[in-house]
Amino acid sequence: MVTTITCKELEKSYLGDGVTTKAVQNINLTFAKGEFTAIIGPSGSGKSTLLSLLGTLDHPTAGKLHYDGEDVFKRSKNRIADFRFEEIGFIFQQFHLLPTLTALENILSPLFARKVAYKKEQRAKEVLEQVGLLDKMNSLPSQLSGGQQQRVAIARAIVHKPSWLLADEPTGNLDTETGQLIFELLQSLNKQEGCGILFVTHDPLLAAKADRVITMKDGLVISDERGETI
Ligand SMILES: Nc1ncnc2c1ncn2[C@@H]1O[C@H](COP(=O)(O)OP(=O)(O)OP(=O)(O)O)[C@@H](O)[C@H]1O
Repeated sequence: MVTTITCKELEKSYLGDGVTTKAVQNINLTFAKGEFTAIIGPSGSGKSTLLSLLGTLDHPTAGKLHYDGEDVFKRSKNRIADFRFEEIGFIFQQFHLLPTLTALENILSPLFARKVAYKKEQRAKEVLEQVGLLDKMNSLPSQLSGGQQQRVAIARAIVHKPSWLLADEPTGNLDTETGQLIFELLQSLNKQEGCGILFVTHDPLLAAKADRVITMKDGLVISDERGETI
């Protein structure tokens, strides 16, 4: 179980039309499991890129990412994928549920072809209950509201018992009240399961409720609010 994620001089740049864009640069951060961190900043400031790098969905162009002191990107591609499965759950703004699968089947989907120590269907029902949607287990995504779809997506993100939840604008497609409820659900998962949460948002009011607020601008971290300003 990974308890600390550290990045050192992390950088991701893109080359297009002969011009290099540094989506993120000079990122030096440490995250402790159990902490609820919000990442905030204007559009294009690098929040999603940083989250993808921290979650190993994307490779940096420079710098290092350490999980409990181990250089993650030194592992083989398959081992990185296994490690991601064991440690991380992802939640996205667009939910990304499979439209032809029921809520229960969507939640079971990450476990497909994986050997786990628990009964898969029982576990899927347990997380559906945790997000308050056991009665909707046979519903298709199209039969659910936006907030309910995001709850299913959260259940899918936690079904494999990850240590970390990485959420990219999970409330971005929801009205304020529903967004607040989703935020509270993530807060309770943080408290009950001890999941480290990295929460990208545009909403300063939601961000202010996190334990820690990291602000990005032009690919740089410009403040890290737990006291110190960088
Ligand atoms: N695949 C890509 N190819 C080229 N440039 C990219 C790519 N992905 C991101 N960028 C650039 O990197 C910068 C950071 O993008 P990123 O999506 O991380 O920002 P963001 O803060 O998450 O924005 P938003 O709040 O709008 O989602 C932007 O200038 C963007 O155009």
